[in-house]
Amino acid sequence: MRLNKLIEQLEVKKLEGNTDIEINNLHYDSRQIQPGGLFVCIKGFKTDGHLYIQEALKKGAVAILASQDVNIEGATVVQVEDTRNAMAFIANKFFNKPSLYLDLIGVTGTNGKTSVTYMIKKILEEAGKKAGLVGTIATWIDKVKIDAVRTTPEAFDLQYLLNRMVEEKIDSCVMEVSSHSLELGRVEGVNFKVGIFTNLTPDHLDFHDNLENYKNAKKKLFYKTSLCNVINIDDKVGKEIVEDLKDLKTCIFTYGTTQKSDFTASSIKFTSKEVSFKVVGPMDFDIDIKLPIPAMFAVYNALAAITCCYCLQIPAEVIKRGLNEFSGVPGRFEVVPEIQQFSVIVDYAHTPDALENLLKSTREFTANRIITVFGCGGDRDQSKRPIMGEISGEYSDFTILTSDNPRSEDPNIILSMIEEGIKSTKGNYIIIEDRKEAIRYAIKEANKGDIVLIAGKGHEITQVIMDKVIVFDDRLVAIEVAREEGRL
Ligand SMILES: CC(=O)N[C@H]1[C@@H](OP(=O)(O)OP(=O)(O)OC[C@H]2O[C@@H](n3ccc(=O)[nH]c3=O)[C@H](O)[C@@H]2O)O[C@H](CO)[C@@H](O)[C@@H]1O[C@H](C)C(=O)N[C@@H](C)C(=O)N[C@H](CCC(=O)O)C(=O)O
Ligand SMILES: Nc1ncnc2c1ncn2[C@@H]1O[C@H](COP(=O)(O)OP(=O)(O)OP(=O)(O)O)[C@@H](O)[C@H]1O
Ligand SMILES: N[C@H](CCC[C@H](N)C(=O)O)C(=O)O
Ligand SMILES: [Mg+2]
Repeated sequence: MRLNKLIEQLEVKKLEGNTDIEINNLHYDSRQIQPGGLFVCIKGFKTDGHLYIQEALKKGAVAILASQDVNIEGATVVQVEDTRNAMAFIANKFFNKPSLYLDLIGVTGTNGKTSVTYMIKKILEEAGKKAGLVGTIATWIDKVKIDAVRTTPEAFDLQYLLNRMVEEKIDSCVMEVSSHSLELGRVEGVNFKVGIFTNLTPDHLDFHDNLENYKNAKKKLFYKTSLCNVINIDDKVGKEIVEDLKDLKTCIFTYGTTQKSDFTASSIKFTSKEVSFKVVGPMDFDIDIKLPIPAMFAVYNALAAITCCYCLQIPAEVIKRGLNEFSGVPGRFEVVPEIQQFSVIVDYAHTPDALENLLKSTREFTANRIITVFGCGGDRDQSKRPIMGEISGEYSDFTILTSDNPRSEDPNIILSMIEEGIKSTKGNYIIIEDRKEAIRYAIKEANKGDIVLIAGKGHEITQVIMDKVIVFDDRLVAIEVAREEGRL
């Protein structure tokens, strides 16, 4: 597409050079430049894209999008106020606004986004639709899996994926919309049909500073929807959001476990293998659901999926069939079936709220002890560390504190911050920094009737330690050490 076409209607501060040129790609990273591309300079948290302009030009970039006055002889430069937003605008145009050709559902909230997207995709497929999914574990274009780098991709990568979906004749797509993406303009210009709010509890306060900013970032999604917003009103912040959105024309459907909500779950029953419940809603909507995830959060996630699919006019019996055949999400309450002498569950709980819910739900069907293995990621919100320590001390019978993804931080410092919290409880614990050895300790310790909960990394198959990325899968490590210890 021609550059002058791409920047039409974009608020431009200054233009230099010839803009009647062909742009064959967009790049926000100079290391990825291909000849003929437009290089977008982003002022980041670590470095500044403006520093790489010469490198970009050398590699064949034909134009620069910048937020600073850059004076380069002969180069085509488009100067704007905010390059992230401008990139989103241009990317949307470059790919011919793909979100307009999809029934796009956005899911936001602290916990449950991945789980809800997988449930919705299953129901959409049951309804005979060709569905796409964008999220933490992967992007799916129908049955084709593309590895994910981030939960919500950068604007250019996102528009590229949505466009591929349109080309592949996908009719509906469900995507996770992280608070980072809303704050950093990754979904600017994207048209969502339905927006879903799961819940909001403390996380990412390193990035958002406080809960109010975090909430306001999430709320941006609900102004980008054209059909309806689906909100959990058992959640305190969900209730506030419903109030805040009252003046909006888009309709709101609420869900929860009290009769105040449009879709309500009741008769909730747990066994050690599943949860069953009834969901009633408008127009005599009434279905019975059974899910192989015996946790209260699975009920909430199903409610979100059901309410959304109702808005998309999927018949109740199709929703019911889709969910009743749902087999779970990788790394979310995933039982390791190879280990039979006791139970091992791998779960992605990496926030205080998720860990507390996980432990409380597990307690409901634990005959004997809960032995929890967990840690906290490095280069992420530090304030959650002592809180998670306290929660594990309170609700587990024994905790093994270990490393998650320490990234650039010293694992022992992260561990001592978690220990601060657990020390304030009566909970028994031990610190074993090496995650494999921590899992081994738990497996050696467990007896019949015990549950070993390995939390924090879920589906992840690597561990990031400094600049090394090592292969590490909690599920496979559990099987490996159980075999070595004769506990299979
Ligand atoms: C906090 C955050 O979101 N940071 C994102 C941000 O990084 P940054 O601002 O620090 O970028 P930077 O490293 O300073 O670089 C600035 C610019 O210079 C460019 N550059 C840099 C070096 C070079 O040689 N050449 C070059 O052009 C970079 O590509 C970038 O465009 O912009 C980068 C490029 O666009 C992103 O890769 C990066 O995501 C990092 C990897 C990240 O970890 N993000 C996480 C926190 C995140 O987004 N998480 C949410 C999910 C959270 C959840 O699910 O709960 C997500 O949606 O994944
Ligand atoms: N509705 C929910 N409420 C509270 N906790 C939940 C809920 N759903 C899932 N969880 C817990 O949170 C963990 C992460 O779930 P999931 O991956 O679905 O969330 P997410 O919002 O996609 O997370 P991320 O922000 O990392 O992408 C689960 O393993 C479970 O322990
Ligand atoms: N989306 C979350 C995932 C955290 C997973 C946990 N294993 C960690 O590494 O902290 C984040 O990037 O903060
Ligand atoms: Mg996710």
